[in-house]
Amino acid sequence: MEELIKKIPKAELHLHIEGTLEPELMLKIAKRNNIQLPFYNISEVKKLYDFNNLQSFLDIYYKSTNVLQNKQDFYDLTYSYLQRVQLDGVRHVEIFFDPQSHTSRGIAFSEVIEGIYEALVQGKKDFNISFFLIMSFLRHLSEEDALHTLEQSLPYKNYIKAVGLDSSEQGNPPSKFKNLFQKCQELGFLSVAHAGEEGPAEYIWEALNLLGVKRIDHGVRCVEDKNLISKLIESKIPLTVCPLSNVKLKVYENMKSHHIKELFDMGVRVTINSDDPAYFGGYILENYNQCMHHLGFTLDEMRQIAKYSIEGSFLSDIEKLNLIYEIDACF
Ligand SMILES: Nc1ncnc2[nH]cnc12
Ligand SMILES: [Zn+2]
Repeated sequence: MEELIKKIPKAELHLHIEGTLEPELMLKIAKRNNIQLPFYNISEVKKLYDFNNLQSFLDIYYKSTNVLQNKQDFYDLTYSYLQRVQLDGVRHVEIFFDPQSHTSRGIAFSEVIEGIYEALVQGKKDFNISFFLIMSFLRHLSEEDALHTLEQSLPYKNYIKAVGLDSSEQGNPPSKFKNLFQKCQELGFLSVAHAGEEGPAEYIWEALNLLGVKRIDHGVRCVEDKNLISKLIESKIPLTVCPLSNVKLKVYENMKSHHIKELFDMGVRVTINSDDPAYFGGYILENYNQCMHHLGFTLDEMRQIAKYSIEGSFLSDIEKLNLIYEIDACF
């Protein structure tokens, strides 16, 4: 069964490139950049990956990110991710990057984006994986800080398809970034936002109504609001769900209690993604496999979820049609 799921062409729509930093690569990059880390080997690093909630993860994630210093580091990080997920049947990726977590430590915006972009271009040639970049703003920082980052990004506007919103959700509602997203829309960026991961269903409404997002990242707390579920079904707004992430960050106690299958059965366009796979115990295929094992999805339902991932992507209609044709023909 797992071999068949692997064969299904799929898109990954919720992936933080900084969250693909495997301990092996972290140690290698730290060494070449002469950075002293408070641990020496991989098992010591992995012991730290026992999280209570989103914030306890973010504290470690931002610290690990500090090893990334120059264009080559961002290139290696991105290329390694593509090399890994070609094995999972991934054919298209829409990748988040968090410029503020780098520029705030004095790394030039150009080093970050050029490294990531050049690896994506090479990955497209080497692995036949198409891509878009999503510039994500850190919601624990101010709107003003995000507006400054937007200014810095403008020389690279053609590299960026959409903008997003991530980091500590509770207490940082989408409404805090209304002006920013208005400006991004005027500039021609599409938008998405993390909402309803730890935050309430109300934040999902705000992301839809105030930020004009095309997808909701996570969104699982929509289960608390029947009207919202109807809205998501009618508007065909996809949720980019990350099941292993939700369990690791204690949004759910275990995979069996996850709501993704109920949402799917109701007709919500759920997709399956990995979020920060180096920290959460699995890449996209592992997320598909665990949903199948623990939640009783059939193979055809998995195929439907892969179709949602293509339909919910920012690819053109003809590109979507071609991939959906391949999904129908894959076995
Ligand atoms: N799961 C997540 N939620 C919010 N911000 C993030 N940044 C990286 N992973 C995240
Ligand atoms: Zn995320």
